Amino acid sequence: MHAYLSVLESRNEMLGEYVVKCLHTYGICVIDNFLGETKGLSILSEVKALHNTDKMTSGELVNRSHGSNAQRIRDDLITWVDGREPGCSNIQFLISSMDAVILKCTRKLKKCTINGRTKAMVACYPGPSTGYLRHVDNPNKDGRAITCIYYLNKDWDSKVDGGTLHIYPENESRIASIEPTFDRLLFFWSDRRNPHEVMPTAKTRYAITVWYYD
Ligand SMILES: O=C(O)CNC(=O)c1n[nH]c2ccccc2c1=O
Ligand SMILES: [Fe+2]
Repeated sequence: MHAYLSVLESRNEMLGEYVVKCLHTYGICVIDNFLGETKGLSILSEVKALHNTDKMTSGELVNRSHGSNAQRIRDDLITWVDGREPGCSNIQFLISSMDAVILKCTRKLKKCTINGRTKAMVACYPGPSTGYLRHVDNPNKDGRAITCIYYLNKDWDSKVDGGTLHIYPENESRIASIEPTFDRLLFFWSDRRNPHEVMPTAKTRYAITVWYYD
């Protein structure tokens, strides 16, 4: 067991270094194959159970119609879990794994000392879905510093299925297009540096988000 823990420790150390470098350079960081197929599938089955037992409610039905360019109505479904709920032990493992990586980053991130986080927000964009309009997660300094999203979508092809996350880093001409593929972990600054939007989806799209406070 000791050998396993020290391997895990050094992996988190390495991942933490990578996250710090990416956030400082791009404000965005993607880690693929974060937990592996087996653990990823067990998390997915817990999320599907939450969805199929109607534990998820609509994010908010907003139709900000501005005259002619009526805005898309948001149709995401969400539920908040801290991981101790029955049937969420694998989601709890995910949250602890996210925490373990963030813990390795926090002393190395400039001007950002992580001191807490939200519960995990399990989100489902039902297929088809209109996605989520361009927005900033934390436009007005509510304390959220880093957005951390774990994607659960097997065999996802955005050319067919849509659902790409587009991030428009401020002062950048380039757009980051991130496919919500299975076992992918994404970090990005939650503030105005990273306006982003979820493109319309053709099939059901699952993600779990945690916001870290500084
Ligand atoms: O799923 C993604 O790739 C990105 N997702 C988002 O940016 C996002 N941001 N803020 C939210 C607030 C409430 C409910 C859902 C969300 C949400 O999916
Ligand atoms: Fe967002």
